[in-house]
Amino acid sequence: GTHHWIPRSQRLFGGQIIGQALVAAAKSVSDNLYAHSLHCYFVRAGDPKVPVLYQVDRIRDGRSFTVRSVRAIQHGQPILICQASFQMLQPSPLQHQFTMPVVPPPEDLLTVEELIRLYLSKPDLAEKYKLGLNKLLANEVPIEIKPVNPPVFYKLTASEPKNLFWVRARGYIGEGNMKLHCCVAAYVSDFAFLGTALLPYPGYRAQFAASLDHAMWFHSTFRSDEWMLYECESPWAGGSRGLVQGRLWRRDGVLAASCSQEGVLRVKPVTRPSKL
Ligand SMILES: CCC(=O)SCCNC(=O)CCNC(=O)[C@H](O)C(C)(C)COP(=O)(O)OP(=O)(O)OC[C@H]1O[C@@H](n2cnc3c(N)ncnc32)[C@H](O)[C@@H]1OP(=O)(O)O
Repeated sequence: GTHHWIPRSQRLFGGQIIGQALVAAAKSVSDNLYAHSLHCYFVRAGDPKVPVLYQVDRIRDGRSFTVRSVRAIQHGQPILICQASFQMLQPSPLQHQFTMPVVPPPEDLLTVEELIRLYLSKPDLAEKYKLGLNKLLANEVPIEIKPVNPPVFYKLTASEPKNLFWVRARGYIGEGNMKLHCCVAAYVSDFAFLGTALLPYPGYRAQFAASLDHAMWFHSTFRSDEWMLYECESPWAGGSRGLVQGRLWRRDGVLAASCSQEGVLRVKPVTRPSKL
């Protein structure tokens, strides 16, 4: 696996490793099997300077379900362990799902880049903030995001640990390759996810934040290059860790996937300059 976007932390983006691990697992199963779940642990930081080797173990091939175990390896050591399970398409009379939250459509909202440019156009914006925002703009990620409640940059306001944003992969993937859409959704699902746990604490800055594990369940067909609503919430934080849960909705209201993640969050108080 080669690298796309490298976060400022200079460790590999977790979503990229999960997505590529799922590509590797999916290549080892027949075409009539579709990923329905994956469970991963990030055991070491990924090194952006070298590629990742994905080693797949064929754990079991059953009549309906097939399980693969993938180790992502760098410098001879695992950085991620991932179990992925695949299933043949099977109909069922049991069918229910939660209802998608009612939010404005993506066409009525601005992308993160548009919001930053709008902010940068404010004449009274301090130079240090301009620098930070320009760095964010230069750091182009392969996915587009439209927050439902745009963040007020540099304003310390606590909010409940819930976040909603429209998200899609940049570029065209096209219909038909459901395996690839699942791998791209795995990439997308780790983006801006753990940050949900920090929303109630604007007085603290994350000194070290990294995902420890990530689980995902795929429910229906979807296209990761079309807008999906990512509904994220954090039911718990404590012990220098935060738990986040998410639902990826197709824009027609069908629940496409569910995700869970725990991350390590080591924070320190934000220091504000004295007014004296
Ligand atoms: C968007 C989110 C993402 O994509 S994050 C990317 C995907 N996730 C990852 O890369 C995580 C990979 N896993 C890991 O790096 C390790 O398993 C982690 C989570 C760090 C495990 O932590 P730990 O067992 O503490 O590792 P370590 O001993 O190698 O230490 C790493 C750095 O953390 C520090 N640390 C450790 N304990 C404490 C502590 N109690 N208080 C403060 N700091 C602590 C260590 O000193 C070390 O720091 P440094 O790297 O030497 O600067």
